Amino acid sequence: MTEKPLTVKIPIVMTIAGSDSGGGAGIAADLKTFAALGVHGTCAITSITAQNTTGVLEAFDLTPAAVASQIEAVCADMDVKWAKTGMLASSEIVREVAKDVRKHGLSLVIDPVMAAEAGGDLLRKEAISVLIEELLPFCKVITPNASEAGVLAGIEVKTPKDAKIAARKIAGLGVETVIVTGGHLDATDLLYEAVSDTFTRIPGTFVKGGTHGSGCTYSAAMTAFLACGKSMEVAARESKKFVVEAILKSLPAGRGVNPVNPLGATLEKKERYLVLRNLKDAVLLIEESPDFSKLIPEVGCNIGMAIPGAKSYEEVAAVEGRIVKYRIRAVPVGCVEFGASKHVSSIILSALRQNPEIRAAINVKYSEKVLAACREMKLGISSFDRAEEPENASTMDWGTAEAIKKYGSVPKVIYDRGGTGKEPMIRLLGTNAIEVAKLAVELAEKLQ
Ligand SMILES: Nc1ncnc2c1ncn2[C@@H]1O[C@H](COP(=O)(O)OP(=O)(O)OP(=O)(O)O)[C@@H](O)[C@H]1O
Ligand SMILES: Cc1ncc(CO)c(N)n1
Repeated sequence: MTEKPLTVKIPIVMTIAGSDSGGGAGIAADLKTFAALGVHGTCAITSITAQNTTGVLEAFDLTPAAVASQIEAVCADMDVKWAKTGMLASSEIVREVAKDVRKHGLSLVIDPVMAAEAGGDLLRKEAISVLIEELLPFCKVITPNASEAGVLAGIEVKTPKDAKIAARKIAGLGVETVIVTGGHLDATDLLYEAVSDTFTRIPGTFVKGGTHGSGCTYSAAMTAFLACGKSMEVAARESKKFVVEAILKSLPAGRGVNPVNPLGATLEKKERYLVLRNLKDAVLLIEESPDFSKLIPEVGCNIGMAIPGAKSYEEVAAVEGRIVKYRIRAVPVGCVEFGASKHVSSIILSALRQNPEIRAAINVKYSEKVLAACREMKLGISSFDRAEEPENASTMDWGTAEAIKKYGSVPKVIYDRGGTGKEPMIRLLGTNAIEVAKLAVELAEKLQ
């Protein structure tokens, strides 16, 4: 019997939503979320908005035929099971989408988008009843925020108790699962499953960051997780976690509400991986050098590297337990890990505040001979004096900043001659760990 080749199928999902020219909400947020969660995202655009972080300036709705044609093109070719809707703009588009969803048997998540966070209507008032009567009965999940839930349920939603009443009322319109999102309440989402008449709180606390596109990102994440076969409750918990990270990773973009950054956490993971790989190779260079052990100070040595834009020591990787001298070799005590050295990370964080390109450092033994070799290699050198250190300052943070200030930019070498009970030290700085390791190995060879 010939075996069929194993093919891994990626879930294909669709967003039926508007375009935000500012790149924060609508299909931009949806497609970024799909990409981050490893599903293949397709789209049918309903309306093109001229929008930025301060609001919606204009909207150009597509014809229902144009929306239908996009859905048809995708569904005729690809196996789409789950889809979401966002901005639907008009009664005509809502009606068309209801028809297409039934035709293609799509399991639907509805984000009943009515207005942009920064202002601007995204669904005409007269389309609300069409949404309720013609689309809601064909959807599996709906994710209204407090004010959308209020409009759909015909009550005011100001408290978590109101959200419960509204969720039951919306389910009564023919929806299996209602999630009232808490971005405008207490940051806790309320999941209501009609079949079992159960409420599940998906708790959260308010985090600081841009929230333009948070509802789109949340409902797109729900669609992706459900397409991957997660249960409703797991999908809701994971989507909440995902949107919180996207808010935390938001970046300044315009003068208004900053857009969420659904790919921020994925990109950070990539950077962390690249840093660990670079650092591992750097440590290998040090281990293999027959000369490096001469540069190891009494307190041991460490080498570190930060991810771009690092702000805390947990974002700087170094060798756990330092690199020590064993017989004539340099030996790393542990593995390379983030948060492994407060000492080296203080040097790096202080340097990258002055120059974001400088992300790596190593500390080596101080001697006049080593310093002379640095001079011979024509490396830029600066220093600080521990005796001048202000009270309550972090030595590495202050000393590095002081040496940089004296030099006018970040030098390759920063040294200090020590103090009472403090070993003198030389630090080599550079853009990455391999670069500083090579510099250190070259320096060690010069000492021969
Ligand atoms: N500041 C915040 N801190 C933590 N979670 C938040 C915050 N803002 C929104 N969320 C979460 O984001 C998700 C989307 O909810 P939200 O109520 O903001 O939707 P929305 O109002 O439709 O969004 P949009 O801004 O796109 O219109 C929910 O899971 C909600 O709990
Ligand atoms: C196109 C579009 N869809 C949804 C929203 C809601 O955030 C928005 N601001 N713009």
